[in-house]
Amino acid sequence: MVLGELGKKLSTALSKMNSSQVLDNKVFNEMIGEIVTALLQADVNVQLVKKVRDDIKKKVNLEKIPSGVNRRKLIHQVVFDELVALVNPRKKAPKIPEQKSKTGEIKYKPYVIMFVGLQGSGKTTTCAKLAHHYKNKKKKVCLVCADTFRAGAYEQLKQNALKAGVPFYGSYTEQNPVKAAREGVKHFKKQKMEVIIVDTSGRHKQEEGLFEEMQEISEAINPKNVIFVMDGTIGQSAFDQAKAFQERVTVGSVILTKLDAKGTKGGGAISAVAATGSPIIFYGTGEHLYDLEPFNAKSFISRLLGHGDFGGLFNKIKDAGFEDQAEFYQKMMEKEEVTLRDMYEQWSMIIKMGPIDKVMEMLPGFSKDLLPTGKGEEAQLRIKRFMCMMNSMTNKELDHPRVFHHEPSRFTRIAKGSGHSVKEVKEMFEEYKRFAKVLKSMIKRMKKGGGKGFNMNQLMGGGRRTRGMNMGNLNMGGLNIGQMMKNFNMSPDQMNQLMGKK
Ligand SMILES: Nc1nc2c(ncn2[C@@H]2O[C@H](COP(=O)(O)OP(=O)(O)OP(=O)(O)O)[C@@H](O)[C@H]2O)c(=O)[nH]1
Repeated sequence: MVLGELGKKLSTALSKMNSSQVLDNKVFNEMIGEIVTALLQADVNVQLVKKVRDDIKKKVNLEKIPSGVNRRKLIHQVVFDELVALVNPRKKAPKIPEQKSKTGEIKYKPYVIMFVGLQGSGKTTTCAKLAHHYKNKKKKVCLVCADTFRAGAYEQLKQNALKAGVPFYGSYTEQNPVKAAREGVKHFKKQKMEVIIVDTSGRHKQEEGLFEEMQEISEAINPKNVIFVMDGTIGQSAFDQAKAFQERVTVGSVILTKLDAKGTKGGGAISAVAATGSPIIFYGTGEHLYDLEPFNAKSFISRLLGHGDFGGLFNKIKDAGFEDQAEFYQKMMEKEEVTLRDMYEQWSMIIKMGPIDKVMEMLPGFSKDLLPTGKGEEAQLRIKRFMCMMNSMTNKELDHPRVFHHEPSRFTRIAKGSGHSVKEVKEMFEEYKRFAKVLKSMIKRMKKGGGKGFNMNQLMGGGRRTRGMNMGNLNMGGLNIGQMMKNFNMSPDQMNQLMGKK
């Protein structure tokens, strides 16, 4: 779990407030105090933390909240919004243009990206991760090595390109980085490559020398986007580097690496970069090709607080080519009960989508204990073990889990049949109950509010429009659908597709 320590402290502060008998100023201020401490411990700049604290206090005056308003939910939403504002650079990153024009004709528009970063920031690794990301999005992407300084750079990038399965261009002999970059870009433009990623040398320890060299290469290849790779473990001192970068580069964005590192001060780095207004587009969460997550402030905070991230999950489902699985979610919304078979289906889809820990952080309600921190493989094994037990179940058990309450001897049969202990089978059943509880409450809210499968387009139509959304009668137990979409960072289209509505 990225920034797991910070996330745990923040969600604990909120759940303590939620479960307090009385919600008075004492409880409220205690909650704020815990949030302030957690942010400072994550190395968030003290001025930024003060602003979060003051903004929350400004927006929540317990005496003035009208009766009938759910005060806990209101406070939860205010804290969520302030944490999002803390990490949101409020500036859009450059987008890769579609190769097709509006009339549908193919117009070749090469998109050159130049990577810059101080020594050891993770630039070369991240170049390959980004190439892997765009390859999965069916883009024609390639890598150019313009790091003529470090001997091993050519070999390292070439190996990474092989792993990512993308074309590579570099030269063992060329000493001039500007020439190497220019040759590489020219070579791939001839091959009509859509995304050309150029890795430059990270020899500099200070950003001044780095930006000098960057200027020369930039004039030679005219990149559409200059990506500054920063090591997330440097915490709030990322502010100065990001500020210097922003002053030198007009069209730039940032990737923060190593947010998975133990004791990382990632919270400090993210908020520091956001404070400069430089758009963070991705963040690194490990050394593997797939350890790169698109950065979106709401999704990031939503996951940090354990709310899941349907928007990100939906994109993963789409990228993994599982659009038809959206029917799965449609079915879940319309069922009376969540069964073991539902959980089995969900798990088999997730396992196909890639490392468990990356995907399950996006699902609301999945317990973190199922995800031993940073041990995706272990969690993957654990889930496969649970699925193996379910393979020993009868249809009746899979579709009517209540049978286990009346006939507990079934646990023994399944244990024997699957080669596990009764204790392990019961542990799996406990996990199923947790999973069912969270999804059931969500399904209940959906049904109470919008009735059977409402159509998002209707929601967007007529009636009182607030921020382009009809917030009218779609109330699901105090959380209206527009708010839910906001929290899960889903677009109306995504919600529609998820609900199987055209
Ligand atoms: N845990 C973790 N390690 C990372 C991440 N990104 C990069 N690394 C590791 O950080 C180290 C440095 O990465 P490189 O890509 O070689 O860094 P660089 O900036 O290209 O280094 P130079 O080419 O010497 O400038 C390598 O061991 C990477 O595997 C990340 O997100 N998480």
